[in-house]
Amino acid sequence: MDWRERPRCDETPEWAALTRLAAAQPDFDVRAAFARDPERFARLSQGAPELFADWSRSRIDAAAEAQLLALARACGLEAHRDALFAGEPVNTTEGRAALHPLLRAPAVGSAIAGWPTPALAPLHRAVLETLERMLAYAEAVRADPDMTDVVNIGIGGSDLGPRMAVQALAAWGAAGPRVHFVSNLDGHELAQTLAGLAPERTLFLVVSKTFTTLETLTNAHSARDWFLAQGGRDVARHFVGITTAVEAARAFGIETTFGFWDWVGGRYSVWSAVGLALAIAIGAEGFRAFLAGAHAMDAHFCTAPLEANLPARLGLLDLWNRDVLGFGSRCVAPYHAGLARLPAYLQQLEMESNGKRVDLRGRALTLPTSPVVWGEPGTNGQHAFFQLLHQGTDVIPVEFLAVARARHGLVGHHAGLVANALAQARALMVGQDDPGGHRHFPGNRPSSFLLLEDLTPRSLGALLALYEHRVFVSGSLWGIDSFDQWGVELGKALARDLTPRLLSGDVTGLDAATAGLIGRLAPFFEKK
Ligand SMILES: O=P(O)(O)OC[C@H]1O[C@H](O)[C@H](O)[C@@H](O)[C@@H]1O
Repeated sequence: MDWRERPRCDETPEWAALTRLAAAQPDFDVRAAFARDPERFARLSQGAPELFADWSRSRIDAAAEAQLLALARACGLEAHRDALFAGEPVNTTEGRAALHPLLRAPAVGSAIAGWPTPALAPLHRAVLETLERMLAYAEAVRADPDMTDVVNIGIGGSDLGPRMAVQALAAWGAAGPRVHFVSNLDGHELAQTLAGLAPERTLFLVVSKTFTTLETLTNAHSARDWFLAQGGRDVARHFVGITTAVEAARAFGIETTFGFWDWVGGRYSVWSAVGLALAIAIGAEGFRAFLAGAHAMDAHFCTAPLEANLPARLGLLDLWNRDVLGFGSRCVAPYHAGLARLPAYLQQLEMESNGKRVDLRGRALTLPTSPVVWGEPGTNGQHAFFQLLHQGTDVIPVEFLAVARARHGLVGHHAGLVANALAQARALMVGQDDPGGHRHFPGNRPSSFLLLEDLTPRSLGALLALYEHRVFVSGSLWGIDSFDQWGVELGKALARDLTPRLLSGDVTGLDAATAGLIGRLAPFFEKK
């Protein structure tokens, strides 16, 4: 099937069959399903590179999964996946490829036979050249005793990936400089970060795909002003640019730049030079392992039959939860303090990719798309919002994530941590009877469980690639463009209009609410 001619999932007979299947068991109970089928855990779980996933506590059974796989085939998922890897312009609204897997394709020994294709060879060479240059630079920074602090200035995809990964892989970062992240336009963040730094010992990474993002340019200008005001010399040595708009970075005064390409979406860019902060934190070898883990997952996604293909099976589960069962949100609960920023990273990955209301042809969708993704690390979340997950009126699938091995030497923590993840998933499912009501847990609340043996650069790479492909799978069946983000533009344009109005107090033509608030705020912004 030509990937451009694929039907939308709700236009297929397989979709109708799927909804009939669901309608036939409106009161699906996971506990009863386990009792009926001793093989349920084995059927609804599987291994993949670097991790193991179990979704047997979801409100799904093997028959529904088989129908979902038939739906995926009817929707040309495999052709669409192959088009993604072939560098076809799958980002149709921008006329671009989405070739982030190429960023982790090894120089030799690709695990995907015949890929990268000869047609991709020039791009692959450019990727490898930049990678080598960036890793050599990262090693030089790590070896420079005078460079004690690195500040990554970027936002969205130019912040969330490296920020999350540096924190997750802190155990690998001991030998490197301290790495800080500044993203917010709120000057408090930059001011607080700069307060503890010395200009001659600080390296600023200005990361922006477009090099037009207001927050990043404002922070970069303020950082340079601070650097000069503090007596810093040699801006060229202390400011590095990572961007697809190398000329714009030069115009800012940055000499050292690392480029990437318009076919790398911001939220898919941690594998490119956008990951420089991570490479500085964990070193070249660690960064190569991070890429290798992702490549292993790419190979799995490309080659495993759909029945044993983890991104496909989880992406289809997501579609089932959202569109058949109607769950509007998913909680992500990583039981690892280092993964504290994983929910925020996944919010951009999933909600910016699949929070869409029209299909590739611009027609309004009839099915709901991306759920709201949110979460906090465990066990913290248990003491905050798990009350609602267990006893609230909404059913919210929870995705638990646990790591078998701990990297600290403290006794008495890790078994308790992992047991808590297991206990929460079990409590959600089994529930508890209480005729009095307040201590009643209805149970049958769905969850999935991802298990890593260890949190390493390689396993983190595989985990993130799993999520990327899973988001692609549901987006593919919805028939949307998972690689654009037009929905962020209107607010940016309006902010450009409102900034001078805060200073002038001019509310001409504004809606009454905005005008009313500007009336209250303008006195604080009057030009001095
Ligand atoms: O890297 P930049 O061009 O500065 O963009 C930073 C971020 O801002 C945009 O508005 C998009 O919402 C994000 O997808 C992007 O990652």
